[in-house]
Amino acid sequence: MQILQARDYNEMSELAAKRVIDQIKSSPQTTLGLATGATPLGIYQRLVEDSRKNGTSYRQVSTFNLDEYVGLSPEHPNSYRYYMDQNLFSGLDIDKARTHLPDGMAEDLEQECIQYEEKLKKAGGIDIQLLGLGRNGHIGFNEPGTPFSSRTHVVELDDSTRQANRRFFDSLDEVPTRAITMGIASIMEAREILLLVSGDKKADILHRLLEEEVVESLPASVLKRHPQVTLIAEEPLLSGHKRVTCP
Ligand SMILES: N[C@@H]1[C@@H](O)[C@H](O)[C@@H](COP(=O)(O)O)O[C@@H]1O
Repeated sequence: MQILQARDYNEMSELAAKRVIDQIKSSPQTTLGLATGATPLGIYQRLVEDSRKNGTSYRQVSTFNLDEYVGLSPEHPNSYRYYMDQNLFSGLDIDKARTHLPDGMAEDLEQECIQYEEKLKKAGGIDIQLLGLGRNGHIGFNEPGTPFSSRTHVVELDDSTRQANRRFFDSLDEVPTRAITMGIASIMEAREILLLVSGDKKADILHRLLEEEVVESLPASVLKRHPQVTLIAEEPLLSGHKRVTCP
């Protein structure tokens, strides 16, 4: 795991956005794996700005998001499809048909998971995957204890995750109890992964990630087994840690 220290949120966003933009310029047919939550907003803002200013084109880019809430329609302001449309896709020349999120409204959720994996495979896999870090160590919505062998599946969200995401909703009752998420094995197949960590609330979990063994009770720890992961974190969160280099 390569570790990049960023001075602050802006620099973290800048470094990650630059990596994505460089990739798209050198390979216009890139497939991106995308995340939601507060962390990647600065990156998306920069991608949109760069596209407007410098004309970077996303016409041939495909995207796959990590996850979606079960029961929220694309028009629901808290659905991840809505988030992606608002914060990224509407600002780019991307072909909407090439943007993929699991369908949380699907009648047959199990079938939806299988189809999502098939689409991912057909697209040739993910070139760069953006990842945030849940406060309990989840990646996507793979909660602690999720098998590392998991593929796209339906999850029951942990209470702590619902509490953490409550800030985006009017009340806790409105936070869905289930989601569809790409599995850990699906995420690990990405050719390159950028893990972004920002904010005081992530200090404890980042400390655990850097110090603990690779265990299923800490889903993000699996990333230490991936050959091409870059952790970009704000400097204060990294101070006092030995640099981690893992196979
Ligand atoms: N499913 C998402 C994750 O993909 C995200 O990484 C995490 C952290 O979110 P934030 O960036 O808001 O801290 O929250 C959600 O639970």
